[in-house]
Amino acid sequence: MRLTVIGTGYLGATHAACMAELGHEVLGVDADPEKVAALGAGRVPFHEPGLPELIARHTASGRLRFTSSFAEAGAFGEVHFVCVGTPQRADSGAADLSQVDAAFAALAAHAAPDALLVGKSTVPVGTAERLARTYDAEIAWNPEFLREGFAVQDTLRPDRLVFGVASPRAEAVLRAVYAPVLAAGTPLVTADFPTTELVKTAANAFLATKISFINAMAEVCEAAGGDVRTLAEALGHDDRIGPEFLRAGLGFGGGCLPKDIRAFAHRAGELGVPLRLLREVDAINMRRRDRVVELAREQCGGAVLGARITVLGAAFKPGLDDIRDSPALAVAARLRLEGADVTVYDPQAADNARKAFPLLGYAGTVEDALRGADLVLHLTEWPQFREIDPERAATLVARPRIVDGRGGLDADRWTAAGWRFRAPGRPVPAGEGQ
Ligand SMILES: NC(=O)C1=CN([C@@H]2O[C@H](COP(=O)(O)OP(=O)(O)OC[C@H]3O[C@@H](n4cnc5c(N)ncnc54)[C@H](O)[C@@H]3O)[C@@H](O)[C@H]2O)C=CC1
Ligand SMILES: O=C(O)[C@H]1O[C@H](OP(=O)(O)OP(=O)(O)OC[C@H]2O[C@@H](n3ccc(=O)[nH]c3=O)[C@H](O)[C@@H]2O)[C@H](O)[C@@H](O)[C@@H]1O
Repeated sequence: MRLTVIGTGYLGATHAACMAELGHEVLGVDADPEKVAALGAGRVPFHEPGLPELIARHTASGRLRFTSSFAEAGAFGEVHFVCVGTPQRADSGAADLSQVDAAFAALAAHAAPDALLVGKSTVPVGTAERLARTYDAEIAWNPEFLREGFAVQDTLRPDRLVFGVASPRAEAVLRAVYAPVLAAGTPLVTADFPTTELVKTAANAFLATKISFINAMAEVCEAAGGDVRTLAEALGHDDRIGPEFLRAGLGFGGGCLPKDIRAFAHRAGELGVPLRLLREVDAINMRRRDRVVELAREQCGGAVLGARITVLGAAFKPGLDDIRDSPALAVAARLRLEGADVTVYDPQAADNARKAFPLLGYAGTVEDALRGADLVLHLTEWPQFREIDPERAATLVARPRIVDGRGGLDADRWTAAGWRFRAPGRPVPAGEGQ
């Protein structure tokens, strides 16, 4: 089939490449000409495992092309997937739908009369019905559940597909697009527009709630002297709870969970449902950043003014160069504001971090970052940080003091090597004293 993908950011670039991999002819459309040029030359402007190979293969074969022209997209596509951004509005927690509205308006003006316009962006419930009322075109919604870092595999082998459709024809078209994925046994849920939009926002709200639940338990552990890591391990053995998304620490960031729970709470409020639960999920999450800043102050004897602090990690999670709403950088920037001399090391995200936070220092290697530090903060759990030898690291720093903001380090090893080790939600290691 001939598909277009409108908006070729993280979601759209992945979707376009994966649709080409499924055998479709794909035209990616983006308002940003630099992005169009880069992708057209087979270059992916962000780090995502497996994606550069797919883009290169399909741009080389001619099955995947990119353009800025909606006229070209309209003439080409039988099905148009809208993957533009839905960021948080500056004046409230609500989703900014201007990119979605602009994309649908442009498609309505250029698409063939029998083309199917499919929204993939995460939108507040009610958006699809509003667009369907506005335009004389058939609309469907097909939300996306991919995780950054696993985007290609999550698109080609998703846990489920959800089709929000208003006619048997729309469902048949989407079944044809995803035929190889469905043939592999992927569960399909077909629903009306409101349910479909809610599946997406509810999924992200549930994931955020699970993380904030375990972080709330971390707060109780801190007050009561318990260990949240052991607590999470024991909880996770219960099949009804499961071990995933129970990693306590610095909390969630990224381009989706924080903005999506705020947009959902805002939209629910408009519908007369307070959904205070999500406000609390957000508040618990933001308190985790405060807690790590507090632990940094404690480690420095009460204030960080003048302290040389090394921050390990800048990406919002390991495996990426994405720094959108990065908890690690939020903490680094706070400490810089409080007068610390902050040096960040991240294996992938340093360039993006440098552009967004030019006042922080950046090191090219872990060793350079550690050299002369008064305090080390572990804020994004890249696997290589677990490989750091605490004894060797102790010889590099000025003072062996560390805060494990992600709970991934072995407290006993670091303590045995002479480090003063602190972690949110965990007691002071035995044998260390204060
Ligand atoms: N990043 C992710 O892992 C996932 C994102 N989502 C949702 O997908 C949507 C897109 O997210 P991202 O890809 O992360 O955003 P992004 O900001 O990386 O990409 C959006 C792209 O759309 C382009 N664009 C904006 N307006 C346009 C227009 N009128 N015409 C053509 N192109 C236009 C921008 O230039 C940009 O390249 C959001 O609603 C997000 O919540 C859903 C699941 C996963
Ligand atoms: O709508 C979206 O865009 C996507 O948002 C999340 O995916 P993503 O933002 O890529 O990242 P996650 O793996 O969910 O991690 C989000 C944040 O939670 C944090 N996290 C995750 C798990 C955990 O146990 N504890 C924890 O603090 C991570 O460090 C990270 O900062 C969802 O997992 C995807 O299903 C969804 O499609």
